Amino acid sequence: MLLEVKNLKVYFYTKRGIVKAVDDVNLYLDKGEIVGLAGESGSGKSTIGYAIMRLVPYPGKIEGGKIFFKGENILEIDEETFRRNYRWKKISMVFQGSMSGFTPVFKVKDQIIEVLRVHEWKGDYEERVRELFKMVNMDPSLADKYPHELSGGQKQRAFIAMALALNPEVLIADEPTTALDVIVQENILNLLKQLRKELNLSILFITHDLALLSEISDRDYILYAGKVMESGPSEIIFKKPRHPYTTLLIESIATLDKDMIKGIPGFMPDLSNPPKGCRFNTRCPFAKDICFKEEPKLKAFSDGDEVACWLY
Ligand SMILES: Nc1ncnc2c1ncn2[C@@H]1O[C@H](COP(=O)(O)OP(=O)(O)OP(=O)(O)O)[C@@H](O)[C@H]1O
Repeated sequence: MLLEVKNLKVYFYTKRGIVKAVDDVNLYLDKGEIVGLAGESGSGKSTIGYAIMRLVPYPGKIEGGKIFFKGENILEIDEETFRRNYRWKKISMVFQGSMSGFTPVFKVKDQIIEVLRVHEWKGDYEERVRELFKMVNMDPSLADKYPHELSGGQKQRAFIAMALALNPEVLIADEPTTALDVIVQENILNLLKQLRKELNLSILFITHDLALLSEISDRDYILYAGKVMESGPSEIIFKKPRHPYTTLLIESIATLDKDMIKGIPGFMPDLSNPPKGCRFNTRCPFAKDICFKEEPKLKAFSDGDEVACWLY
């Protein structure tokens, strides 16, 4: 296992109370795998990404758990060593809305060079930028442009190039195609698949869009209200899902095809006061007595699927 998250808990200490955004999550990523992390908005996906980067924003705190990179618990490494040797170098992230993450006043090239310089990259900076642009299928001359001179898709590619600048082994891609049109989305997915193949890169692909995910991932984790509800190989998750939440999420893609946004009825519970038992109990069409009393544990099936649901 390249990356393993064990019993991760991330809480936000807000005025309204303690928001348990990530509550006892386990997941792993192998070398060269593309793993999906999916769920509705507010389920805790981005927070898991930030925790792996050790960049959980205030007032959030990693309250428990371990994150292993090649067997070493990176939560125990001192900040200076982590900054110097791990963040961006071993594990990198393309943030949600990162297209607007470039500073408008500097050329794209200079912003990537800054990353190389800060991390004392050994080698020719200009040459590395050209190499990175080729890697993301962009004409290297575009690196001389200012961010506003690039299209949305080009900016996203340039941002991916910057995330790959120091040759990381893990890329966390948080909604990397949101705000792009369908054709450009497709191109970015193809680029990520190409990078996985060429660089043997491992990708944690965070999205609310299951239709998109079904085109790219090997395995998936379906998150709801800070908990993993189901995980397994994509062929099971998308063709034979077991958890009612996964099934409803997939059905809502089907209705999107018919231009009817259905979504799942009801709302995500307040994470500062989650319901007792299964967190999905307020919206689950199959909820029975026990679902309101006791939290279901993940149960493993022989096809590799794991489901936390009292139906099984
Ligand atoms: N800075 C913050 N302060 C307080 N609460 C936060 C903060 N960031 C996230 N949260 C809470 O943590 C929970 C999980 O948020 P997170 O952004 O990880 O979800 P998500 O699944 O990535 O959703 P989205 O796709 O909308 O970003 C939410 O309830 C959110 O309100």
